[in-house]
Amino acid sequence: MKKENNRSLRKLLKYSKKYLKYQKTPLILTPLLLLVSILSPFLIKYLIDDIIGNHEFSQILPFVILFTIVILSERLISFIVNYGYYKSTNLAARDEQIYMFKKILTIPIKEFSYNKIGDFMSRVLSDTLEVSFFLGAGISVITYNIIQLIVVSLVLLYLNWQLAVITFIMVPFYYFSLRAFDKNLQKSSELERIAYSDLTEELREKIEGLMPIKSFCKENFFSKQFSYISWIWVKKKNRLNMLNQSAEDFMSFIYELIPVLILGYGAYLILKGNATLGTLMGFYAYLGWIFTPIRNLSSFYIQMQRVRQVSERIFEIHDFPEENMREGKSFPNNDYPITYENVCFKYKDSTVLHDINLTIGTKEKVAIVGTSGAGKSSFVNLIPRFYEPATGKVMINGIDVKKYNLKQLRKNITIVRQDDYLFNMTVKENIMLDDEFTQEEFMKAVKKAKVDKFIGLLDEGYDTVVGERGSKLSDGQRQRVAIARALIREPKVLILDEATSGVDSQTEEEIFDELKEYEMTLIIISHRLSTIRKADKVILLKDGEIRGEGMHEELLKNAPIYKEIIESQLVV
Ligand SMILES: Nc1ncnc2c1ncn2[C@@H]1O[C@H](COP(=O)(O)OP(=O)(O)OP(=O)(O)O)[C@@H](O)[C@H]1O
Repeated sequence: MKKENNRSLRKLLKYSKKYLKYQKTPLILTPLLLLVSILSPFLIKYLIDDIIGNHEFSQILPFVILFTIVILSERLISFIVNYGYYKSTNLAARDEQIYMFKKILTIPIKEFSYNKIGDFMSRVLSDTLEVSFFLGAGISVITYNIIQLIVVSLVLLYLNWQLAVITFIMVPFYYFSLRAFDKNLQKSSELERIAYSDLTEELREKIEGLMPIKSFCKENFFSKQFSYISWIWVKKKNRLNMLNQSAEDFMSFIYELIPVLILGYGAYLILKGNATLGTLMGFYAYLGWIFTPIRNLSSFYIQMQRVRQVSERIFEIHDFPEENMREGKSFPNNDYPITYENVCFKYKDSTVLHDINLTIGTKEKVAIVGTSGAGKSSFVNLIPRFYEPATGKVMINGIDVKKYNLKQLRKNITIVRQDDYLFNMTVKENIMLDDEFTQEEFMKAVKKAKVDKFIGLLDEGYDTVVGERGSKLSDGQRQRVAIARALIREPKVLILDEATSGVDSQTEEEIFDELKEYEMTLIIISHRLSTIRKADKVILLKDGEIRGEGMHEELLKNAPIYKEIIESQLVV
């Protein structure tokens, strides 16, 4: 366990080097700060032993001016140094958040089935903040404090070695007390993190599920759930704070005890004639300086346990597998038949698709029909590699889809889903998604997707902001915008996964008539007979197996299950 802890701290330390670039100013100024801070005990000693001791009235004013300049310089440099560290901490947090966001965009979709989205959010937003000080200032602050500790120890030894020895004897108490708190702090910190991430996930899920909560008047039920999970977090957080505070107060006790011992022993030395009052006062004034780095280092040490755990959570995101978008074959220009060869697929343990063998020809119009949960969406998700088959291959033009450049594959194969996501931007921005299209291309896409049929109803037409997830549009309107977004890019293969379920039958028919004009392979998952009838081929899926393939009429005649599904499920 200890070895593992050290390993993750070393990893974090190594990683934090990347943020040294933000710490240049404080790094340059800290030696100066150290130098200025050393002057004060000598000035006090000089005041008591030389000015007061020798009745040098004329030296009092220069002394006051000099001391003021020293203190002022110290504060000024300290301000620049500390602000520099805050700045580098914030910049490190920002960089880390951007890095993690970009990383999340490269993680394969399947990973999101096994991990909670709220947990991702809490890692990006709060965990980065917790480690940001360590990343943005950690190495420099630790180094500075260690150097300060050494310098101050030398000065104390120089002032009076006996008093210095008493001070040094107390230092191990600090260390061992910290060790005593360490184990509990680690455990408590881990439990608090888990509880907080559960709370974030709970909040995200319930806000997203606001509609069913309101429709079934379940506000109280879900508020109770939220308050229960929030209560669990508060309990963990209270315990963590209690341990943190006990650690801090115990340290403070030792911190406050030492000056008492020093004053007592110092008085003894003066009375014995082994020290001057100036030395004792200088020593006393400077004593705080040895505890500043010790306190800093010890509170850093306590924080490090937290930082270590949080950084592990951050590194877990860093270490997630990435989709390789750069390498691979170009997508074929003319022939791109899709072939499934002995394809089996499972999400985790349960197999969803069994031994699928099938070819969809270039520019063929295919309808996929099946009962709910038959595996239709899973089937099409394999083509642009949102998921990978457990066994067998999905091929395009005889080449495994894994061999194609993923970016090209996804640009050429587009899936539009029933609940495709619209961003909180205008209708036009949702369609363009920052790509360059001419006004004609834009108008063609919105016309073919029948967005033009309803756009006049919106206050600002194509410049209407659609709200979060497109909440200001109806289901059918949202779906048509999503179809336009796909059509404008003219993919070679267009997959509509119940993408027109919210559109009325007549508009749906019109959309499909328009789609026929495009030179593309069309795969449609639909429950509408009017659509299915128009397909060149119908594929019947049941319980993850292909139970029939052919023209609608053929299947009606030859496949009794097909007839059953058509009669029981389909909308005419
Ligand atoms: N992300 C997932 N993780 C685990 N299991 C999943 C996931 N998505 C779907 N499944 C399971 O896989 C099976 C097939 O689901 P799929 O969505 O492919 O069916 P479908 O035919 O498209 O259904 P529907 O017509 O209801 O949309 C279902 O039993 C479902 O529970």
